[in-house]
Amino acid sequence: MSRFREFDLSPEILQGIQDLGFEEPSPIQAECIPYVIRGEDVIGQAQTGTGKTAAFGIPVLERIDPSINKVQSIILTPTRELAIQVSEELRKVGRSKQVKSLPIYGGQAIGRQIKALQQGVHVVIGTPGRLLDHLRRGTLNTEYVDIIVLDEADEMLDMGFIDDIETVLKFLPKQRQLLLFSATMPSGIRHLAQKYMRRPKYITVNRGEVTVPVIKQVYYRVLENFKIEALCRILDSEEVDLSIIFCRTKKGVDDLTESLQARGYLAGGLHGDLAQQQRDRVMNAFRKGEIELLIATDVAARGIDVGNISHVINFDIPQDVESYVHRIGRTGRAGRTGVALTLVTPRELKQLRTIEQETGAELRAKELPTLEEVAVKQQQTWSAQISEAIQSGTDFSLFEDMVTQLTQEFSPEKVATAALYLTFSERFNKSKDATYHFGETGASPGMVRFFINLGRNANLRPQELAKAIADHAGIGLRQVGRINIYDRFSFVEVPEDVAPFVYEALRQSRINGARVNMEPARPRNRS
Ligand SMILES: Nc1ncnc2c1ncn2[C@@H]1O[C@H](COP(=O)(O)OP(=O)(O)OP(=O)(O)O)[C@@H](O)[C@H]1O
Ligand SMILES: [Mg+2]
Repeated sequence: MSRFREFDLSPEILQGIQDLGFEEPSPIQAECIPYVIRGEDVIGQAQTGTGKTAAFGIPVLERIDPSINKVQSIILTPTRELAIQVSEELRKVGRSKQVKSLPIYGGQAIGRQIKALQQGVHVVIGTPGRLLDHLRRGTLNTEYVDIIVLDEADEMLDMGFIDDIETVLKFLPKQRQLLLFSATMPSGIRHLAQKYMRRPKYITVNRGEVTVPVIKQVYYRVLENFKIEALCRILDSEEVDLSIIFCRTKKGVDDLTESLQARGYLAGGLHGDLAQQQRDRVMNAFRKGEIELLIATDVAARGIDVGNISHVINFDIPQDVESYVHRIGRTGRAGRTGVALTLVTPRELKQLRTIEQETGAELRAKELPTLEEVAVKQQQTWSAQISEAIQSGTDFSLFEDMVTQLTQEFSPEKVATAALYLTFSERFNKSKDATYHFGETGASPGMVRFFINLGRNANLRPQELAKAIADHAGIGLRQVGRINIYDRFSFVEVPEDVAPFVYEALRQSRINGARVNMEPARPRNRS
C-alpha cells in the first residue's frame, strides 16, 4: 500500500484499493493517478493486463462526491462484457466511499436501467449505443458529468464507433475532463483524439514493446481443413487451464463450439448475435471455470480480465495487428505468464510476418504434437483421473460384482487392462495404413525430396499422387516436381518454400481413403 499512500487519495479509496488486494501501483497507475486527480486530460497507453482500469478508476472514484446523487462520470467501453467488468471493479474500489456504479448496455431491459438511473448513480459505464439511447430519451442527466473515459480508446475512435462517440460528447458539458486508455494507440487515432482534448498529457509505459514479454508466442503451420484436428492435438497435449479460442466469424464460433462440445470439451461460444442472457451465462461459466474453453469472435479481444487464462489460441489468424495484441493480451495478465498460439495456413503466412514486424515480437514456429505425443499425454491424464477416483473414495459399488466375477476367471491385471482398452482405445488414432518417410539425398537444387512409403496405396499413378499431394498441401500441381513410384514407395520433390506444407500434408492426409500417418523426421534441406 505504501506507494498508493503517496497519492492524494482519501482513506475510503485507499481502503477500496486494499480490499482489492493491490499492494503497489502498477507503472501506468503510478504515472496517471496524479494527473487525473489534478483534472488533466490524459492519454494512457500501457500493455494489456497492466492495470489501466484502476489507473483511471481510482482517480475517477476519488473525484466523485457521493453526497451529490447524480451521474458525475461516464465511462465508455466497446463491449457489454467489458462494461460489466469495469463496473464491477469500480464497485469494489468505491464501496467504502459508497460510490454507486451502474453498467448500461444493449440487450438488457431499458426500463430496469431507467429505474436504476432514477434512484441515483455516480458513475455510469456503458456501451455507446445504449448510452446514446438514454441521452436522447433524457433518462440520463449529464449536468454533473465532468469526467469522461474512453476505455479501449483507439477502438472507440475508430470507424465503427466514432459517430456514436461524437454524438455522446455533444450531449455532455463543454467543461469536462477526457481520459483515453488503451494498450494500442495508432498515431492516426492519437492525432484525431487531440480534437476532443485540452492539452492532453500523453503517458506511455510501453518502452517500444506492444505485446507483453511474459507471453510465449508460438505459431503452427496448418492446412485449412486440418485446423480442428490440429487444435484438438494442441488442447490434448498442452497444460491448458482456461483458454480463449478466437475465430474470425460468428458462424465460425458456432461451428467450432459445436465440434469441440461433440468431442467432449467443456466449451462455450460468445459472439454478438447471441442473446444477452446467453452471453452472460457463458461469460459467468467461464469466469467460474465451469467451461474451460471460450470460443469467441473479437468481441472478447479487448479488456476482458479472467485470471486463469493460460492460453489464447488464434484458431483464425487476426485481421490486424491491434486485434492480435489485444487477443493475446487476455493471457499473461498482472505479472502471470501465458501462452499465445496461432494457427496459420499457407496463404496467411504473409499476415503472420506483418504481425511479427509491427509488434516487434518473435513468434516461434512449432511442430504440431504427433499422435504418439498426444497419446502419452492422454495416458498421463487418464492415469491421474484413475488415481484420483481411487484416492477420493469414489463409490464403485455399481461395478464391484462384475469385477469379483471376472477376477475368478482372469487376473486382475488383465481385467483392468481390458477395461481401459474398452474405455479409451476409441480415442487413439489406429489407422496406420501407410507411412511416409523423408530422405534428403540427391534432390535437385532448391528442392526438398520426400521419400514416401505408399503402403496400401502402391497402385497409385504418379499423376494421381502428385494431385493428391498438391490438393492436401494447398499448393499448385505444377509445384510438385519430379515424382517416381517404385513398387511400394515413391520419391517426390517440391520447392523448399512449400516443403513445410507438403510435410504437414503428408502427415495428415488420406490418399485413396487410407489415413496416412507419417511419423516425423523433419524435412531436412538437402546438403
Ligand atoms: N496495482 C495492482 N496490483 C495488483 N494487481 C493489479 C493492480 N492493478 C491492476 N491489477 C490487476 O491486474 C489485472 C489486469 O488489470 P486491467 O484489466 O485493468 O488491465 P488493462 O491494462 O486494462 O488490460 P487490457 O489492455 O487488456 O484492458 C486485473 O485483474 C487487476 O485486478
Ligand atoms: Mg483494460
